[in-house]
Amino acid sequence: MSVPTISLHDFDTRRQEIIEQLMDASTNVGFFTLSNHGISPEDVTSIFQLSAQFFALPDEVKAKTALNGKNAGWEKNTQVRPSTGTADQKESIQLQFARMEGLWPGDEDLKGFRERAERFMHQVRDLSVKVMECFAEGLGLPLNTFTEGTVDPGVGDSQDVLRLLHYHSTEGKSFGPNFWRAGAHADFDVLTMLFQRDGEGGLEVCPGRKVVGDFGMGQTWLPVEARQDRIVCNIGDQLMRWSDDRLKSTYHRVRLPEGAESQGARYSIAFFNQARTDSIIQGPEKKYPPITGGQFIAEAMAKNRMQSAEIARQAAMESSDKVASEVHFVPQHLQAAA
Ligand SMILES: O=C(O)CCC(=O)C(=O)O
Ligand SMILES: [Fe+2]
Repeated sequence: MSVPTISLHDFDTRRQEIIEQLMDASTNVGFFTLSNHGISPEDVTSIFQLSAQFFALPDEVKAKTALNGKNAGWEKNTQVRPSTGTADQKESIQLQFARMEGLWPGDEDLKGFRERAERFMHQVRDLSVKVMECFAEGLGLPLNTFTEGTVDPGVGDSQDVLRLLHYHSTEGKSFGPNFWRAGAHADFDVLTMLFQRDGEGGLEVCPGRKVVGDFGMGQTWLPVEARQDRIVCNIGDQLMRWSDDRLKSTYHRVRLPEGAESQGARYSIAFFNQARTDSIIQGPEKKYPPITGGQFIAEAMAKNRMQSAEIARQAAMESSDKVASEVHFVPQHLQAAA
């Protein structure tokens, strides 16, 4: 098994073939990469430049727009994954179409940040809509099911998130056995689109999850090649439920550099298409009861908290000293985005 690449060239004339490929990849692996997707190399380079400029600012400046409890803002080394109990070795800033009062880095610190970020968010969202329409058609649902379910019609209830990520250089550093750039997790959203830079690898995916929301993982981790000209896409838990578990939301992680690999920094950019707060998520076969986008996130966070508590309990049984230094609960505000 490997992560397939799907080309979107001549999208309109090849639509049926593309739908088949998307359905095949998403029912088997849950991950695929898109080539010839229509977002220009210059635009991708430009958003990575913006990201690097932002993360190069002093922490005191970035902290002016610190994470706010609603999946917007900057954080550093604070996201603890329930699967690991350790904090991801990274910093990130999450940006949304709505609820951003006081959270856009100002022109005095990084000129034009908001305009450039929002322009890119719209570009990725437009591409996501095309792909989500293919999924609706592939599943036999009305064409606008996921787009109406995720795209704000002008009332300010979008929950989409663009997340710029900076995994620090590991040069000269050493880490304990359970440290990751991003610990294993499945995303909570409908569809994630991830941009990577050439050669900045480490992303691995683990197909094999059967039922939405479970913590079960398969045995085999597949590497995803880091190429700036392709977009890595994955199905999130919301679409897994919306498809009655047909499309798989797959566990993934980013490992630290190993052996002779470059110890340099890694930058990536993820766009999470999320169900709007009041959208109803339910599949054509009604395998699960209807749930709103808002409730879905709340339930997923509660499950994460329970798993974190279980990790803490087990660690406490193994060593009462270790627990204080190594195990942290996932702060509620950090759990919602993927
Ligand atoms: O940086 C990456 O390659 C993956 C990031 C990720 O999985 C996430 O933020 O949900
Ligand atoms: Fe993720």
